[in-house]
Amino acid sequence: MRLDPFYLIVDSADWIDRLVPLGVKLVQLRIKDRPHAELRAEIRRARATCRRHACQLIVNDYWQLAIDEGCDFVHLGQEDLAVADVAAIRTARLKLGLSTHDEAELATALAAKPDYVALGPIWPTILKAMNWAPQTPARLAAWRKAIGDVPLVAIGGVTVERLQQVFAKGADSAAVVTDITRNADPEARTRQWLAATRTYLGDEAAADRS
Ligand SMILES: Cc1ncc(COP(=O)(O)OP(=O)(O)O)c(N)n1
Ligand SMILES: Cc1nc(C(=O)O)sc1CCOP(=O)(O)O
Ligand SMILES: [Mg+2]
Repeated sequence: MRLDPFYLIVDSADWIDRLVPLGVKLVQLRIKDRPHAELRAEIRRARATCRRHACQLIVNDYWQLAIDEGCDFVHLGQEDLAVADVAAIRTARLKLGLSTHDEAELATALAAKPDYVALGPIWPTILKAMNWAPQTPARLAAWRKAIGDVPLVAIGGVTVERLQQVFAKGADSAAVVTDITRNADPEARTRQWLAATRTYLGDEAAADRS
């Protein structure tokens, strides 16, 4: 499986309605602390928009809702993974992305046979408090070596200006939140991301984006 090199992460279906039509092909819906019924409605709306625009939707944390709503990809952190029913996720034929922050977490993640591994935070992030110091891009090269051909996602403090550094170290995809959502012009910034990641598209993804 190949991931699009531009991996957008947003916290609402409104953001998905706003940015996915610009040409985004890989998006994560990462919602925290909302009632179950609202979460379900957001996932349903996000899925409909993503289907219309041939964009792959990844649901963060809420794997059961993702199964129930017929989504095809979930992202779990290590604490999520510890309490998730991975067999149920696989039986429902969902793909699975996993967070990692150190070697022990990487071993746990690889044992679950993920469809991608994310490493972060590569640089400091303003989105949330993290227990890990910035990994630096050099650590991506170590992950690349350790995980063979499992797709590698770089996350944490990634900006358009830093993209070259993460792809040079072996990342397949760069995940982003605040460089887009807290930009004064999120649509313009999304277009910059699309243009800057075009160089890193494989043939298949290039066809998907066109
Ligand atoms: C692509 C990607 N990488 C890492 C994370 C973080 O997941 P997690 O550690 O479970 O933290 P929360 O995002 O749930 O706060 C992610 N969501 N996406
Ligand atoms: C949600 C998340 N997880 C991380 C990890 O390292 O696991 S870093 C991160 C935040 C990414 O946001 P931004 O692009 O604004 O830095
Ligand atoms: Mg999580």
